Amino acid sequence: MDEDVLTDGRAPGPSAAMAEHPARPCCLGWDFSTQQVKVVAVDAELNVFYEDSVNFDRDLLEYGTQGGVHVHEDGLTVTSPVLMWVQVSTRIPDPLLRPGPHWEMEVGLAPRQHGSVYWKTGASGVLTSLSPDLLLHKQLQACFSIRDSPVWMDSSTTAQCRQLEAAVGGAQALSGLTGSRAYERFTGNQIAKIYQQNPEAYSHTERISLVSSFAASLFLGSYSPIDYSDGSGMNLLQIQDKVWSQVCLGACAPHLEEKLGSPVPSCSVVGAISSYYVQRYGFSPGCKVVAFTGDNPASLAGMRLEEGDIAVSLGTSDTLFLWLREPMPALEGHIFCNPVDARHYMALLCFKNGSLMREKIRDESVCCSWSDFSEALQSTEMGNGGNLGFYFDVMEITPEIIGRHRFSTENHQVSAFPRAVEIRALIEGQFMAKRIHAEALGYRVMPKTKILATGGASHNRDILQVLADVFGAPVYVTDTANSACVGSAYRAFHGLAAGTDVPFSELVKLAPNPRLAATPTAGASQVYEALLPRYAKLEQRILSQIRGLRSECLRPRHPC
Ligand SMILES: Nc1ncnc2c1ncn2[C@@H]1O[C@H](COP(=O)(O)OP(=O)(O)O)[C@@H](O)[C@H]1O
Ligand SMILES: O=C(CO)[C@@H](O)[C@H](O)COP(=O)(O)O
Repeated sequence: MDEDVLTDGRAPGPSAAMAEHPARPCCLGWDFSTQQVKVVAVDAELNVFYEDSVNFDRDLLEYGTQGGVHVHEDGLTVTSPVLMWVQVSTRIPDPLLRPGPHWEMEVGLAPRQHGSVYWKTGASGVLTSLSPDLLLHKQLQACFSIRDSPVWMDSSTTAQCRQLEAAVGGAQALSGLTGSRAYERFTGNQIAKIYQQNPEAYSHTERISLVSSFAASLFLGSYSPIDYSDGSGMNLLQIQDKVWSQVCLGACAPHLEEKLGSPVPSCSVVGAISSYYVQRYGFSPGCKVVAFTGDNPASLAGMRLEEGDIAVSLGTSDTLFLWLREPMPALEGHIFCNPVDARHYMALLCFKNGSLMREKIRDESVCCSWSDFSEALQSTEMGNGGNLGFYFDVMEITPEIIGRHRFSTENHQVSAFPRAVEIRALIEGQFMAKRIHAEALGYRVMPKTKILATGGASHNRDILQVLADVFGAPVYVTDTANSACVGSAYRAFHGLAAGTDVPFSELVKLAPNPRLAATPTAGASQVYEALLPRYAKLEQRILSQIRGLRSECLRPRHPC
């Protein structure tokens, strides 16, 4: 993107462009993901005619992030500067700003989930009276009571999780109510920590947004409500009734309901674009903003997931999600309200050690080259000669394991593997874990199963081949790996059609079909049917070792 135009320059006002060209409808989809912001523009025929991205570490050096975040000294607290997100929200694709066809735009956006933003008392007044002559992040710099927003990678709220579960009658009871047992990154627990550790900042907070509703608020020029789907990642929303749970709110912090506002259906139009974007960047005043949601719900929309399919997103985190009719909340995984059909749900599993772990093993084994990484996968056999590995440099979410654990064919723990074996052990292990944990949620691979892959690593055909082999099912990709972005644009079209009863699937039926990227290799099912139970047993072995160590540490006179 052209920085001058995007950050400081002025776009032509709407009137000049409108006079010369008839309006052409389009939807902008954004993804504020962990490491970058991506944007796509989609026309009425659902063609993506513009795609771009800004990388936080590389393009916004002044914030000093690594992988888009700051990891604090305790190794558990992980935040991102809120002003970095404000700054990036004014990076509008420049073809849309230059004189030419006048785009009648709607906006949809999908950020990483669970992050929260704390608006200081009085911020609402600033937001509603922004001057188009000044930069947005300069005008909003005093508007946040917490400047470093906790993000999904944070795992510092274990104490608050236990308190919340105790308040509602246990982990299963909380899961039945909100779709998930208490998870450290879920927003209710993050809010509870802020209230407990920084009560003054909490009391000076007039509104708490998710990153999705925060970004929507920037485009609206007023506070946007939280949508049901992203709201399901907070441990606060009753996913069946779609209202805040009073017992959960009460267990987290006082006056929380008024700070959160009421949640809304994901396809709601939340208002018209703010005059700031109209006057400064030339958006049409008729441009509407559809409720923003999280990146995973948006990916479900972008991939046009159907019942029976399984989606695997290989981004910073690896996630796996399914369309569900009946929610069956359990002690592992999450149930969210479905972003495109209010009667249904989606199940999600999140694996924290995704792309960053693959990058580490790549850098250690093959000097930073994805093509050498691929060559290692090609040069090794399915099943890796019986060698299995677990690679969790940061505390994993599914399951809660940390460390690297390698096993020989005889299940003996070994300290290292040859380079190519290491790479295959990592990728096979990551996909075996996904299959095992999806099956624990009740998912079964059927003859008609399609795997839809997205995210940065879905560019790598050799990684997708291992995915197809481990699951014994074909893998499909879309032309853009940015399914969250495209999904937010599709959702914007859906939001506009809401009220007309057009189902989402009907609305996106013209979108390009996913392409077949890998089919299972002959003999794969025999290999992995033998390996999967071994992997599951070794996972249990590591978990009990870790639990044993933890209880040792808790015993008096045994400091660890
Ligand atoms: N050819 C490739 N093979 C494997 N991984 C890749 C390849 N290209 C990019 N990636 C991975 O994609 C990741 C970014 O994925 P992306 O979905 O854009 O992330 P996010 O949306 O979470 O910011 C990078 O961290 C990188 O490791
Ligand atoms: O925590 C979760 C889902 O529960 C993560 O999937 C985040 O939403 C991060 O997204 P990416 O930046 O990895 O796309």
